[in-house]
Amino acid sequence: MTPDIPALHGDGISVGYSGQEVLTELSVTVPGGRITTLIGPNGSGKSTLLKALGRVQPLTAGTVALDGEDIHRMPTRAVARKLGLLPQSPLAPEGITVADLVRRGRHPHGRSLGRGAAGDTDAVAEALELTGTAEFALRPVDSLSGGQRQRAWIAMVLAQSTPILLLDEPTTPILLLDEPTTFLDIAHQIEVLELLSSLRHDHGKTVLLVLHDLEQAAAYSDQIVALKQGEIAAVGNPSDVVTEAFVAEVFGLACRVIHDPDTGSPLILPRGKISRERAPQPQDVRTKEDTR
Ligand SMILES: Nc1ncnc2c1ncn2[C@@H]1O[C@H](COP(=O)(O)OP(=O)(O)OP(=O)(O)O)[C@@H](O)[C@H]1O
Repeated sequence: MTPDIPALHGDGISVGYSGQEVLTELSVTVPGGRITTLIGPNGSGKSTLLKALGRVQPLTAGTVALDGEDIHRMPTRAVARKLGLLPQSPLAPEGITVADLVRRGRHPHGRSLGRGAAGDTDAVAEALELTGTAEFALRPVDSLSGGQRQRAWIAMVLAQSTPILLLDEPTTPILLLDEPTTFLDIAHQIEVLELLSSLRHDHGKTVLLVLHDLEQAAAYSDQIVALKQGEIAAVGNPSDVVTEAFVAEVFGLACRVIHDPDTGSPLILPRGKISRERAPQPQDVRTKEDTR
């Protein structure tokens, strides 16, 4: 684990679709061995940034460095060995079992003629173990509940970014996850976030994810990167970023921010949408005295 070295660094990156720019000259650092979460309103460019950093979306300007190396100059398989990206709605081939799905994650490590690479069996077993999916290994992915399925997908990207220990590859495995808690109930959302937290704390993984829930983002992240209309609105540790003024400015929502008595993490009490025509007023945010 190399927490002081940026695992991923985007420098002056611009991205567009059909000539329409969505991200403009944006710079961002994802530190190694930490959890970084992208937040921001719908359409602010979170998925686009995640894909750009994962080399799935081409840049129109700028560079992305992976462990200091320009990602666009690296062979595709070398990138895939260090970095696993889970898109918003991944599709599994019909009938595929969890074990086979996870094994597919090892493709970038394979040798020629479809033969597996050294350490594949271990990497698959480890990914199943770490995600608690070993008990479903032989079941078809499409027979699992949403939470179980999400863990199976995380196992796949984990297996993908698990280095071949025999080759002693210097690597910081990075997981990029686009809204991994979508469609899950609250208990399964927390289960996925706890899993990511354990991968970071106990196994030194670097995680970059997109979340919509600001409280969960604050509770589980080391660093928050907030986007607004394709630009970075704020970067920093959760307590510094998630404030009443920030939520009003970036989401147009009046709120009170209090802090979890156990953890100190910010909790948001919404007070209503702020009309675009006017700036936030003091009466948008009611104090404790007002509500008595
Ligand atoms: N494939 C595409 N082709 C054209 N425009 C796109 C494409 N993907 C995204 N966009 C546009 O780029 C902008 C940013 O989209 P993006 O999906 O990155 O935002 P987001 O912050 O992840 O949104 P959400 O929270 O709704 O998932 C939006 O205006 C969107 O319409």
